[in-house]
Amino acid sequence: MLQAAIIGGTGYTGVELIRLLSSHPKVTIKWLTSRTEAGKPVASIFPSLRGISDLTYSDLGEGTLEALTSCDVVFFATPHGVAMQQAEALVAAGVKVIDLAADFRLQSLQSFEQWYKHKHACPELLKQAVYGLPEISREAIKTAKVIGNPGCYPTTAILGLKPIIEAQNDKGEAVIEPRIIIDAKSGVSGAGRQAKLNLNYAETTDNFNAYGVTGHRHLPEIEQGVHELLQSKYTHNIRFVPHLVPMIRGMFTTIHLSLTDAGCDLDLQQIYEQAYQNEKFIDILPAGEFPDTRSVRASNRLRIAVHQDNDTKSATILVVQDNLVKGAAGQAVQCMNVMFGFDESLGLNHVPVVP
Ligand SMILES: NC(=O)C1=CN([C@@H]2O[C@H](COP(=O)(O)OP(=O)(O)OC[C@H]3O[C@@H](n4cnc5c(N)ncnc54)[C@H](OP(=O)(O)O)[C@@H]3O)[C@@H](O)[C@H]2O)C=CC1
Ligand SMILES: CC(=O)N[C@@H](CCC(=O)OP(=O)(O)O)C(=O)O
Repeated sequence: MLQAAIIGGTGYTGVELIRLLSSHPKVTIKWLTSRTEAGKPVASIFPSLRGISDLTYSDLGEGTLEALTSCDVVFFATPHGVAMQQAEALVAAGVKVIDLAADFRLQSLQSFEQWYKHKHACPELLKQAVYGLPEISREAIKTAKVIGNPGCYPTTAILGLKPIIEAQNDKGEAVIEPRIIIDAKSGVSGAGRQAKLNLNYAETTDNFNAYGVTGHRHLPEIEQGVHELLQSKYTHNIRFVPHLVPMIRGMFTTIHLSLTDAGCDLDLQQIYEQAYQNEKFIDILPAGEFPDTRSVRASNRLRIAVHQDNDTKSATILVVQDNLVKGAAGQAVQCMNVMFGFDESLGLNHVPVVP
């Protein structure tokens, strides 16, 4: 059995990792950390895990490195800036690191430091890190030592754009106009479990707001993903506006594209179906259908609908995911499966919850 550690086991993505790994046949959680709940059984904080997990939280303190180097893989479900403090020593000890935060997502050190206002603790390791989106970089993930698990919004945006951008590369001419508009909505769990005034019940319920309009830190991550797909052939101007919606889990991302004449010649429905035909976690809905967030709730699935309108020379790509699963913990487990040569869906076969 693979020995895993979860750093930050009291947060929403940490507890989601416990839920997913509890049904993984090849992994045991050896260490589960919390600074605030150390010594308490996980089931006393999360009763949903009674009878499922008998783990107790530890604050490893001074013994952190020694404890973690006895594991095969360490998940950091912590705020930005935590994983990079320990990653180098773990990698040197042969331990694989999967960071759910942003320490290893942006390849550009300058961009990381500009957006996250942190000095990077291990710029050399950042160069070796792999962006953990298996549908894009599966081969690199297989041999990666450090994974920068994608942000939730970028997962929907990059996977929603991949087929049309690759079609453009294949056609050798632009099929979309340079401006890409990404209009995304997230459930409140996307902001984590810690108390904040703007996240309390009275502020979020029966309310709906945009934020980060002039610049959200996921914009450079989306740009990085799109530019990699484009193989630097075209320049695109990306507008990204996130919103907070009054639901707990779930993300709905609408991507607006203007098609060129060459783009109108394409059958986008067929292109998307072909592009993802071998991907277990991506479902392209039949033409004319609309996805909803409930259809992916608590599952690692991402559902996409493609609406092409040649009269207005436009395409609208609708993408839904559970922000805590495909948008975070599920994706991390999927990456772990790829890294250790397991079937990619181990521990990830949950059926979406309805209602
Ligand atoms: N929520 C989401 O939908 C998504 C989140 N992410 C990213 O995943 C990471 C975790 O997110 P989420 O679970 O929502 O966050 P939470 O705020 O819910 O949880 C954070 C966890 O980190 C622990 N922690 C905080 N500071 C430290 C520290 N300095 N050292 C060690 N542990 C610490 C906390 O535990 P304690 O205080 O008990 O030690 C807690 O368990 C974040 O970087 C987030 O940006 C990525 C994609 C989606
Ligand atoms: C609703 C909400 O607040 N969402 C978070 C993004 C969650 C996520 O993916 O975050 P990281 O890049 O921080 O890992 C936000 O916009 O800050």
